[in-house]
Amino acid sequence: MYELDENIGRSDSPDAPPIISVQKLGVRFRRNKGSRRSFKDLFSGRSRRNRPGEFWALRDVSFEVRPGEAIGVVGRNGQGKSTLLKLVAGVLLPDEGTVTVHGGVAPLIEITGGFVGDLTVRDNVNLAAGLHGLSRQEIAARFADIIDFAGAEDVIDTPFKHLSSGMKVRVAFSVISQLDEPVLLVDEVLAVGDRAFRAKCYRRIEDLLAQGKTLFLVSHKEGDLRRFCSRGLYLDKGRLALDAPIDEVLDRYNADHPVGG
Ligand SMILES: Nc1ncnc2c1ncn2[C@@H]1O[C@H](COP(=O)(O)OP(=O)(O)OP(=O)(O)O)[C@@H](O)[C@H]1O
Repeated sequence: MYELDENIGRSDSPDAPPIISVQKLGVRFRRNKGSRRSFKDLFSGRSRRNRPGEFWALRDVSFEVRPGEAIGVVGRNGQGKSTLLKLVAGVLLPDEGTVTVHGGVAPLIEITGGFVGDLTVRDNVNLAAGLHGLSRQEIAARFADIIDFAGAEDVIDTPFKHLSSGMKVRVAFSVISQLDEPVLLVDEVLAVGDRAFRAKCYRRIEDLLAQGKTLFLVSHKEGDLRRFCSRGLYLDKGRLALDAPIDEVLDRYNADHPVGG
């Protein structure tokens, strides 16, 4: 179950109610999309639990996040980090458990997520900002800043699908970071940007954290995780192996998976 409650106000106090609450979360995928259930399976009375080729990408994951926390999600490739962000964003629904988010979420999780390839940059900016609750006037007031931050002046009327992958991320980050949503989700997509743009994004993220926004950051870069995050969630085989201060989480992760080990 996914629940979005926009009515709860923001508070930065440690006793504030959680802005995100995840309880016994589980999601499963089919390993091989081609392996359909056979006709016989349908009538064999086998429960959904036993579907062939299915696996739990996340299971029994529970945690709460206070407003203003910055959380780093770590784990090897394929351990469920992006899946967790998609569940918090509400673009994927859980098979088990609940995700409750008190306030809107600004997700920078899949470059194309929310952006329409055939529409121009201008239309996509208007659409994405509108979908996240900004009025026409608010969008108009922020439009120039969004384009300027992305350095997208020359491609305003270009279809989004014709942008370079770096420019897609620039536009997406620029819009997402100008929304008023209290929760910001960022996964590895930023790695596509060039160094100067990444540095700009990092300064913007710092500003947003200073404003009291809540951040989820998925990264394989230890420096970034230590720079922005105070708390870490370590996912291993779809389970929450450790929920602790970021330094402790990274120490454990490094001990479990030494470089070259
Ligand atoms: N839509 C899907 N259908 C089937 N399997 C999926 C789907 N999405 C993700 N998976 C699988 O679920 C597991 C978790 O994937 P996820 O992308 O969350 O991992 P990750 O920890 O973010 O990995 P990485 O560090 O490589 O980005 C992987 O085995 C992946 O192949």
